[in-house]
Amino acid sequence: MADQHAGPGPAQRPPVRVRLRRELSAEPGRLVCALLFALAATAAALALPLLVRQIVTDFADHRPLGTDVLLMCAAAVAGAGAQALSGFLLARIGERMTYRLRTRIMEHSLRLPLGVVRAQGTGELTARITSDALLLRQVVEVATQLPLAALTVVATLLVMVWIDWVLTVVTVVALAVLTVLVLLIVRRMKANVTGQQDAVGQIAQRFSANLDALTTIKAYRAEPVAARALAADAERLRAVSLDGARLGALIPAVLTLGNQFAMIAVILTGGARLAAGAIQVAAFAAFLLYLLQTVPSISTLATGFGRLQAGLAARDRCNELLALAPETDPQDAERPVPVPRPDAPSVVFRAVSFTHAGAGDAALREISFSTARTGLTAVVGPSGAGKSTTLSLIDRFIRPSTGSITVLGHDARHWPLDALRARIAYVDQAFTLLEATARENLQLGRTDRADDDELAAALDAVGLTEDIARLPQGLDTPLGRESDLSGGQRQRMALARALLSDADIVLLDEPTSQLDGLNEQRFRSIVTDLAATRAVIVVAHRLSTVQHAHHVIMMNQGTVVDAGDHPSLLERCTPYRELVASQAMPVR
Ligand SMILES: Nc1ncnc2c1ncn2[C@@H]1O[C@H](COP(=O)(O)OP(=O)(O)OP(=O)(O)O)[C@@H](O)[C@H]1O
Repeated sequence: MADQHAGPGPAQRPPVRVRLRRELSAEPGRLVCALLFALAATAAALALPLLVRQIVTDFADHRPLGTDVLLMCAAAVAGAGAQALSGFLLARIGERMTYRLRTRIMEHSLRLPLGVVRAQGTGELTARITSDALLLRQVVEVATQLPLAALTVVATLLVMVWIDWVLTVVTVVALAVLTVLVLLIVRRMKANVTGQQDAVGQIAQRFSANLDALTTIKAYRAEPVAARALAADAERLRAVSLDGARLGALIPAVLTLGNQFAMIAVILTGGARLAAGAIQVAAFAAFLLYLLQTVPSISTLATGFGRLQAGLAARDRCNELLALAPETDPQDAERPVPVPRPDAPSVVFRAVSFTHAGAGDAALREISFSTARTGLTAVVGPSGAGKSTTLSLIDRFIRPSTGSITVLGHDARHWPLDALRARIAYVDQAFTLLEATARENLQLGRTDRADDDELAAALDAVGLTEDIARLPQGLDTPLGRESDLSGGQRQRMALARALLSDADIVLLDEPTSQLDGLNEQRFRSIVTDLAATRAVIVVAHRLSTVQHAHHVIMMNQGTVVDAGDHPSLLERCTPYRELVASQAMPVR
């Protein structure tokens, strides 16, 4: 199972060259243009010292300077323009690449099985689309900078050899020492970047988990405890980032120092050669300008590989996430959508067992039951009996370890996931609302748009008409941030959503836990209406809400103890009788 979700290991990863080509192949036209502009900027930069040499020579020979100055200005302006255009195009390619990756990751994350998302953690997943996506953006920039920097260094050295080979040898020795030093620092920085990204993921994970649990944190005055744990994560991030910053700060210092040593060596050697008449002043000036120009390119070369590796490491983390198998089967697209069998039960469980990932004991052990095509089925039993797990299996949030489940006459595995869920409305214990308007929240289960009359009828049925009318923009009020609903109102919104859906089966997990007496009565009448034409399966702790159920499934410790209607279970099932008695309900 774990292997199925793992991304390719380092040994299986294609070489950097292949991976780069893959990253950069999306917009070849723009990339070539950006490279051509960058090439033009490099050519202009290479031409400038030669023009300087010409001007110095013309000064010495008292020749007019007009054309040279004009050429120099033109080269400077053209070089700057080409550099800007290249930068703009690269930024555009980088942003589009980041956009594509982000949207892929977000869509893929939404399609992962619930258990996998929980195991990954929301903060970790968020880090993929924030910090990792940003690191990846620099790949485009660096991947184009590197060949140009290499070209600049080689071309500059060739021109330097042409001007004076002795000075070039001195320069190469000085720059080689400088490059080795910078490479040593960059190697250590590579490991540091991975450490920083891990620390960012960890802090994002804990912070988002704490925000989700903010009510509990406040209620138990746990802010200091939570803040301490976050501060410890922040401290870990600070420490690892500081190491990186220290190493990073060394690079410009080493570069400056190396540059200065190279300069001193070249000036001393050049001075001696000037005195000996082996080189002209103009050529020496041009040589010094080339030397100054080489250092930034050497720096780009030395640091660029590290940045490239960091970007590709971020890409690896994103790839690992993208390699996690989505919950839909690959065959779903080819599978014909089954037509519900009219006379089949809505749901049949045959010897179904299930163990939650990481749990020692099975949550369900060989449970078998069936529910009628229409009517109300109540699933009852003590806490931890396996009721919610049973509902999750019907909607295929999880899959049975053994046994089979049939939905509307077809094996659940034969339903394409989308088609299966279109047949089922699910109201969970959290009565979750999306960050969207009240109208959008109500429409969630619909294949077509519900008109205002349908929405009004559903709101009226759950007693929410006035509550929604009171919202600042009525049905079009965005919910979830400033405007939110109470627990009971959310619960009723979730019921209205189920009412509006086209589903044949309605699963309700603890739908009355936050309803007052009046709304509980309303709930009963809604469920009666729903159950007239659909199968309604309700998990309920409060037996009063389900005692009119046509069918009751009594569960305990992962097994179905008994099933039947309320009176017959009262008659023959002691655990059910005890459950009823514990809720002070009449046993007859
Ligand atoms: N995500 C999970 N990971 C591990 N074990 C789980 C998970 N969810 C549930 N369980 C375990 O599976 C068993 C059945 O849980 P389930 O939530 O289905 O029971 P329930 O009857 O709905 O309980 P309750 O009435 O308290 O909601 C319990 O022992 C529970 O601890």
